Amino acid sequence: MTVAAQRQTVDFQAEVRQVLDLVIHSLYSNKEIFLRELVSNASDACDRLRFEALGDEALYEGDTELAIRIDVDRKARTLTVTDNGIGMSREEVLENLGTIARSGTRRFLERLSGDQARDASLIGQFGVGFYSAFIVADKVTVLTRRAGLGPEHGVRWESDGEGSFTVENIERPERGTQVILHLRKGEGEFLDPERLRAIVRKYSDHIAFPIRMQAAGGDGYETVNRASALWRRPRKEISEDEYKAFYRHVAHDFDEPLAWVHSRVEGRHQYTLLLYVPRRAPFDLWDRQQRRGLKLYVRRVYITDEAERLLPAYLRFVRGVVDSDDLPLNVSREMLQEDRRLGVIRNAAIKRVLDLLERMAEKEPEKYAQFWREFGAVLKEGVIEDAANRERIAALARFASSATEGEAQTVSLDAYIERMRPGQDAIYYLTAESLAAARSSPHLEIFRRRGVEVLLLADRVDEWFVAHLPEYKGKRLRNVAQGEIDPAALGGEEAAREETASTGALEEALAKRLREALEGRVRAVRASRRLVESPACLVTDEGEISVSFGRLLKQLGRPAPELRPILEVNAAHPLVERLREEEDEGRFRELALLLYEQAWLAEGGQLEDPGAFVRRLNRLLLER
Ligand SMILES: Nc1ncnc2c1ncn2[C@@H]1O[C@H](COP(=O)(O)OP(=O)(O)OP(=O)(O)O)[C@@H](O)[C@H]1O
Repeated sequence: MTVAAQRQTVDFQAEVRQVLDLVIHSLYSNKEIFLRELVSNASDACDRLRFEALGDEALYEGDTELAIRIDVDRKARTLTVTDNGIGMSREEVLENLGTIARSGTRRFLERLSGDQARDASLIGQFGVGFYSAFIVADKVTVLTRRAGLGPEHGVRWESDGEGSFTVENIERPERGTQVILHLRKGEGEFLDPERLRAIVRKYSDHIAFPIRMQAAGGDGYETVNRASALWRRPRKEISEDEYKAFYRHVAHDFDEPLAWVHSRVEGRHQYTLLLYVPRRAPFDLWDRQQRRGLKLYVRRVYITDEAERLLPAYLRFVRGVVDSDDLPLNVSREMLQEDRRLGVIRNAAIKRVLDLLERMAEKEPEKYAQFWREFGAVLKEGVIEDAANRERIAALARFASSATEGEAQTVSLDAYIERMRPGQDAIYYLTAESLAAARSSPHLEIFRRRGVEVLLLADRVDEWFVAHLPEYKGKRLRNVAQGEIDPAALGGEEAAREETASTGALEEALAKRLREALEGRVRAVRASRRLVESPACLVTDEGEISVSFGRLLKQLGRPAPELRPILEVNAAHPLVERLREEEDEGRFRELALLLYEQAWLAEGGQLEDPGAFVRRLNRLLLER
């Protein structure tokens, strides 16, 4: 016996044990889905064989009729799912059925709470696949052989799902995989062929390969699913439930999709798109490399789920299928990178998704709000990434605003424009690290007083979003923390009449003293016309980056220009009055620093030397 053929007992990777435990306990109430998962894997295995056989016909070993079989053995209390797909080598078995290789798995597991209902839906997003067999089985045996390897390369894997599994080589003439579930006590219902047929029809009718079961009469097998590629069927013949069931298969998601679009494009290039928007963000949404949402088929033959060019990164949450009539079947990765037809499909896919979202935003605002909560921050990347669709994506964006309350991002740029004051010529926004910091920022004071709305931007991507969107529908976007704000130009009926609180003049002498006291910290000191209650704030010029953007870049460790902001002071503020009267230079300097530091704090910044600030504050508090 060779070493490779030896029986080997292997511990599950710690993550697998955790996932197993979770699957068994939190998915029990929906246990029948194990069959869907196994059939889904079998179907993927057939897809992969068909793809690999495009380059090497011999892999079929004379058997080109790909199918999935479900058998029961009442005496032995086993349920078996068999496919003649790609199969696995010993190495692949060890890799696939003993570890979880997905990046971010540990982080995902850390998020679990122990609350079963919540965890069940989280694990659904994660996708459990094969391990769901242990919901109903107390022992699972897998017999498999990779297509193209000799019969002596068969592999037997077995586990009770507790802490370890065994692998050994076996003789296996048939290629493909057989999964045998030894059903737990009390799970006898899964030995009932009628029950199994019903489950297959409910969850797996759309599987493109035939799923066969022993005929009721006992002679031979019959196909129990429809066994045609769902996306190739006419739209009006497909029910909502069928679309949903198919989504679960392509997206590996337990949840229903939020929306979908299905279209067949005829013309110079012919192709079919079936694109879904999930209901919830997957756990690895922030991994921009994670781009395996779309499966590419050529004339119903699965090619790859790694065609990055099919979708831009900002639509990486989209799931579904693209089936081209025109691409060559033996298309390689490299060709996919270059083929112009893929670019055409990509543009069509973008357009369909944006159409879908626009329709949703208009007709089903609540659904759109749900979409935005989950994926808004990703979609906003589109303004940066996709110049051709910039305005459309900007129109889909939603923001928190000074005119709304709470965390929700509900205000569109169009809604903002509609509410603009007579005479107001710009769309005003403020970026900050958090919504709370934005809401209490001194920069908002004059806008509040005038009743002019300001969009409050606190997502990380927002700084880049506004940097790439200088204007929208002819209206300039302006950061309220940059440049000079002229209250008279803000609009509003009162603009002309009302006296601004902070129009008091800042004498050159005082400005000079402040500049000297804050040497190296600020570039200039000037009177502010944007403050009402606060004594001071920090601004930068338009065209420069904002103070908050500079801070964010620093946090991210990105190169950022050294910021020397301008200190704007509210010349009418009592604290400034005190500065004016302060004759002691030492004390003046302390007060000036305090003014600067509180301006920095008020907009959510962190001080370079918080200890010095506290000591300074206490000294001044104790002074009589
Ligand atoms: N019937 C099968 N034939 C060949 N390989 C299989 C089969 N079933 C599982 N595998 C292999 O085992 C791997 C792990 O399967 P599993 O179902 O746990 O996860 P998955 O299908 O990759 O993703 P998900 O967890 O989202 O379902 C698969 O990616 C595949 O490589």
